[in-house]
Amino acid sequence: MKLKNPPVNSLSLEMLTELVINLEKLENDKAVRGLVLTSEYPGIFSAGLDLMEMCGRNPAHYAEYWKALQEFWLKLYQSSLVVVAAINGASPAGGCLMSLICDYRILADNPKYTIGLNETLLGIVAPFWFKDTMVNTIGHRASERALQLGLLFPPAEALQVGLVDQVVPEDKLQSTALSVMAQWLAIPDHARQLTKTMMRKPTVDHLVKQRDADIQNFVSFVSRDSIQKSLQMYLQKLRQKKS
Ligand SMILES: CCCCCCCC/C=C\C=C\CC(=O)SCCNC(=O)CCNC(=O)[C@H](O)C(C)(C)COP(=O)(O)OP(=O)(O)OC[C@H]1O[C@@H](n2cnc3c(N)ncnc32)[C@H](O)[C@@H]1OP(=O)(O)O
Repeated sequence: MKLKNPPVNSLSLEMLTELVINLEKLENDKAVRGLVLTSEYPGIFSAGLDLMEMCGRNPAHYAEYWKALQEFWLKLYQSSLVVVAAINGASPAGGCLMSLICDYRILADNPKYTIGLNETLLGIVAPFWFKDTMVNTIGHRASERALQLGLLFPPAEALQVGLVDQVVPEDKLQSTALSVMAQWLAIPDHARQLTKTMMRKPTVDHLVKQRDADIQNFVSFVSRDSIQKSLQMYLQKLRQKKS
């Protein structure tokens, strides 16, 4: 599956909705057992959540957006398919989250392709289920440091901390993804799927139990004037970068 939402594959409401629909279609297709997730635009895997969905909108929109994000996370994290992320570009914040919920992550070796949950740099806080996903991958201490500092790791460091499973030359990314997929598909589906469910259930239950409260938290947090100002300033900085 190629992510295709120009210019930076931000996770807009429309993109999240389409991703869920496409995942459902693939899961219902008996001929499909695995999925390689990559970007149509080498250089950018995904810029994460769409900042335009979080700026200057009304509370009902924020709630709808957050619900769609939760839906996408729940769908992909619990997917019966083998999901391999072939990360061919920068992967900040929600982009990192998306790769963390796959089963295996391969990052192309390019110093510009940084990955991490950098929310604090924007003056926002990674929600508990982003944090849980990261802790499940790299452990508590490394997550605490990465989350507080909003670290974006270049490939060698991402590998060292365990944020990705493999770093390969850019021209080997797709072939490596396919050989990793073959290895995972050699395992009987039912045993692998039940194991995945068992490993992920506590994290899923944590979000499911608090879904509504989490939406309310997000809406009131993002509606604050101070947060709106931080986000606006961050967007402006991104735009000024060009000039
Ligand atoms: C108390 C507890 C309460 C709990 C409440 C929870 C609250 C948590 C809330 C939110 C969590 C959010 C997680 C996120 O994912 S936030 C998004 C974070 N993303 C980023 O920081 C990435 C920003 N983008 C970049 O760093 C770069 O754009 C990059 C992806 C590296 C690509 O660089 P480059 O190729 O140079 O492209 P440009 O920077 O020039 O960007 C091109 C245009 O795209 C716009 N853009 C970029 N990123 C986003 C984005 N995430 N959303 C929307 N738009 C984006 C950028 O402004 C350029 O636009 P324009 O052409 O109009 O200038």
